[in-house]
Amino acid sequence: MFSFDQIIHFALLYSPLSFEDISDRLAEKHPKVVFVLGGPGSGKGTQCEKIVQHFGYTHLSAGDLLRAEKNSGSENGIMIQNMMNEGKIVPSEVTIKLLQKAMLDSGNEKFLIDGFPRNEENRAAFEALTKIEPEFVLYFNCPEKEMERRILNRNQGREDDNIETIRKRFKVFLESSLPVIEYYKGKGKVREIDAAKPVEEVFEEVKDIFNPKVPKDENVEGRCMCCAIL
Ligand SMILES: Nc1ncnc2c1ncn2[C@@H]1O[C@H](COP(=O)(O)OP(=O)(O)O)[C@@H](O)[C@H]1O
Ligand SMILES: Nc1ccn([C@@H]2O[C@H](COP(=O)(O)OP(=O)(O)O)[C@@H](O)[C@H]2O)c(=O)n1
Ligand SMILES: [Mg+2]
Repeated sequence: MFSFDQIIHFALLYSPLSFEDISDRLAEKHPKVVFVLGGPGSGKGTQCEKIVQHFGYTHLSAGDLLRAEKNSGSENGIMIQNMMNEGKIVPSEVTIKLLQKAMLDSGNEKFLIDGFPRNEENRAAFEALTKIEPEFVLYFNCPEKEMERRILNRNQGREDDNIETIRKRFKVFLESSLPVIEYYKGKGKVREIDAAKPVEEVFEEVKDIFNPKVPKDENVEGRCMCCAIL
């Protein structure tokens, strides 16, 4: 029949559950969250796909969830489309509800949340509503010229991948998203990566973050028994 997660999904879709109800159900899963941040075109989605394959996370792209919501003909569809075409940030409660539903739906408890939080409102609202604190924040740092080049070659048919909207998105990233990264830097949570390198080289750095190497002198193997015991 239906799994527990499917039942929760139907309940969320067809009954007006409050944020508190959804948050309580989510809290029971004790989710482990990594925020994946970086400018538009820095390679967040590309690297998330690889992390999913290697480390068993579920990838939730805030942008993809908003695009799906827009295409579903929801009452928020026109508003989302207008905001995206202007490179503006959609009100937090819309995005957070989509993220929470997707988390409950997934059957997993390890999540890469890509492209969120993108401003201070996103960050504070997520913290207040879900009480979830990220394990760490992966920050893909990439020069603007390279991000622009990548987006103009992306070919995913996205309406916002045009030069006028790209410039607006860069401005929003500098003014609204970078302060969020600074906030998490202050908490010692940011793992910054040079994202200008080729995909595989970037992923080598990413792997070391998810799978830290044991430093040689802490590796007991290879030492004589008396040193190992000491
Ligand atoms: N390290 C890289 N070097 C060159 N091109 C890349 C790299 N990472 C991603 N790309 C390409 O750049 C474009 C944007 O990548 P994407 O993962 O969609 O970025 P984001 O999600 O941060 O906007 C895609 O066409 C992707 O194939
Ligand atoms: N937290 C978020 C994430 C995306 N968005 C909207 O979705 C658009 C595309 O986001 P995206 O993450 O798919 O874009 P990329 O950084 O992947 O190019 C943004 O420019 C915003 O308009 C939002 O409003 N709030
Ligand atoms: Mg993306």
